[in-house]
Amino acid sequence: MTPAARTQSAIDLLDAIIVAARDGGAAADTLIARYFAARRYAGSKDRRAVRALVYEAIRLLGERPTSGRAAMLAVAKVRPELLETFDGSTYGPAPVGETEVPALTGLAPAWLRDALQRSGLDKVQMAALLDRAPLDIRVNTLMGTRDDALELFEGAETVAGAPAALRLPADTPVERSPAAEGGLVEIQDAGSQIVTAVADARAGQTVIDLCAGGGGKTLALAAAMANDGRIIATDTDRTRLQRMQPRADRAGVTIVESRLLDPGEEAKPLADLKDAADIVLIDAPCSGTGTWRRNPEARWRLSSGRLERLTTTQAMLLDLGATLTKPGGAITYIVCSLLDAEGAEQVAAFAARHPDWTVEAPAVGTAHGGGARLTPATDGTDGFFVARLRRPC
Ligand SMILES: C[S@@+](CC[C@H](N)C(=O)[O-])C[C@H]1O[C@@H](n2cnc3c(N)ncnc32)[C@H](O)[C@@H]1O
Repeated sequence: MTPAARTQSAIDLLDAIIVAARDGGAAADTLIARYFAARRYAGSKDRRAVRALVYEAIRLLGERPTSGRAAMLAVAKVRPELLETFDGSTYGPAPVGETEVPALTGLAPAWLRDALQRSGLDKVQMAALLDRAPLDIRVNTLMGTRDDALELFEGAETVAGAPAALRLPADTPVERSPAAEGGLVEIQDAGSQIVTAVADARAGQTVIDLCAGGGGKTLALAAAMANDGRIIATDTDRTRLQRMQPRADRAGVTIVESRLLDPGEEAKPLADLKDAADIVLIDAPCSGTGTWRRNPEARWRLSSGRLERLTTTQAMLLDLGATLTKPGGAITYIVCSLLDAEGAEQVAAFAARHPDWTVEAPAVGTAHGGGARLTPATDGTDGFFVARLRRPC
């Protein structure tokens, strides 16, 4: 592909990503994979270059732009050499018109920036939300030790506060490694490991992982429990939940049973577990403001209406979790967001609805609003809010 054709490909992809972000469609990574699956002629260098252009535009633009072309013109404004690729050649973009306006650059839409600021994030912390994320893995202690894994990955480093985590050089091919295929390691952000450990799951306990998704935290819980006890992993997304079993098989985890929930009827398949759980982990669906490093296009998807729907679901899940927790047991509530509406305010509202429960401050990250917060700037991890809520005995 010529440089101009690469720019045009990035524009086409950005157009698709903009529509998907507006309409709740597929993620940027999925759209990029589909695009190149249909264009086998593009070599690996072309794919890498186009992908880099697309993500450069997404990172640069806080607001969803009106078009892929306006987005690429914004990139060209900070990298003028790119303007030369708007050359009108057969596969390239048309020359830039005199009245054409590039998309506005910025961190996030104004309402969202304001909400982050009101949630206590300063400029440095906000800017770090868009840093490059490191590549972290969790060593599955059911299969081996961190030292075993340290020897297998060149350049691996330990991560403070996350005893099963290793940080690897960015281009390490983890997923194709024998260690991953054999279940010794899984890709998982160190922050994710730290907040899961707040649950303090132990061997022999009954644990409900209410929003288990593909099982990232479920498997970490199972390892903490030495694969002894019972984990009920639930989610409303069948596809995500189905990804768990092969991962559990690889990891040597045998204590997980999964249950699919119906949105709006979540309590029904859990009726037998009323007052039964030592621990309920709620890794709630959220805006993902803490994971913009990996998923910068999330800024283009979030609206105040969507945030309101998320906070309603989070409160519902907390109340459901309360019915499943046994006396003396605890809920660990996690969101990968730094908005108080999804963290501190959820905890305060839960405490008001359940005045007999205790809000316990987790000993990780920085204390914030009854819970604790991890941020990319302060902790070098994805951004998280975590709180532990204990039912009286
Ligand atoms: C942050 S993700 C969970 C990630 C997962 N725990 C992990 O560590 O890989 C949130 C999950 O909540 C699920 N979810 C959304 N609405 C739900 C609901 N009403 N009840 C249960 N799960 C829900 C989503 O399908 C999604 O998998």
